[in-house]
Amino acid sequence: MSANEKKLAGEAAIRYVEDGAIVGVGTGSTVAFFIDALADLKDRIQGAVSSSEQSTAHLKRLGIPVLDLNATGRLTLYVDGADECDPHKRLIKGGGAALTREKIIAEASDKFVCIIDSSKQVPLLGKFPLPIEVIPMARSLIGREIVKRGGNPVWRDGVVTDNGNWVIDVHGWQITDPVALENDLNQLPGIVTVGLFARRPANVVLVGDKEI
Ligand SMILES: O=C(CO)[C@H](O)[C@H](O)COP(=O)(O)O
Repeated sequence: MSANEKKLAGEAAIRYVEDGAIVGVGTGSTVAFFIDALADLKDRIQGAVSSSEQSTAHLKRLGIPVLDLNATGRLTLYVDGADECDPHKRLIKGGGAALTREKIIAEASDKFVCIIDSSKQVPLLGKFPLPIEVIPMARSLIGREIVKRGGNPVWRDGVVTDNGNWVIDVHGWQITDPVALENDLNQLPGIVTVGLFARRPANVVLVGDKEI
């Protein structure tokens, strides 16, 4: 992991921000560099839609208006980090437990610019444990479904998401068909969000300041 590459990536994403835009903003240490850089443009944008209480606090602290996605309609740009990224720009996200709002904003955006350091690039997704946000009463049910599928579910004990839910991290999956796994898990009652971004991958990936 390289903090310098994260900073370069966060700052490089600024070139995708157009005058007058409402910018979708993800969560995490890489995005924090993007928010810092976005503050310099705050008089040229309408504001941001935030994916977490953490990013909302950061945006507001720097004087960037935080807008409600219900009022903005579709966004032209979403900028967020990732925990893993494969060669098809499919991602694992949710290390910061913000996956649900992140996935909503990604879906509502025309362009998803993903900002990472080179340690996040992998040939196959799954070395990073796959985060799944679950309704608390379904934790054991979902755990058993994961075991049936060959995964090792670990409850992220003590973590409550911004939506009041819990997170299970799935270890031991080598994800050869991310779209199929995402679709399969999306069918299970009690799962709120799977941290696989395969149906809706990133459009652009910046590794440091280099677009791949
Ligand atoms: O998905 C996320 C939060 O839910 C983050 O984008 C992901 O965890 C990467 O974080 P960082 O930029 O701190 O490495």
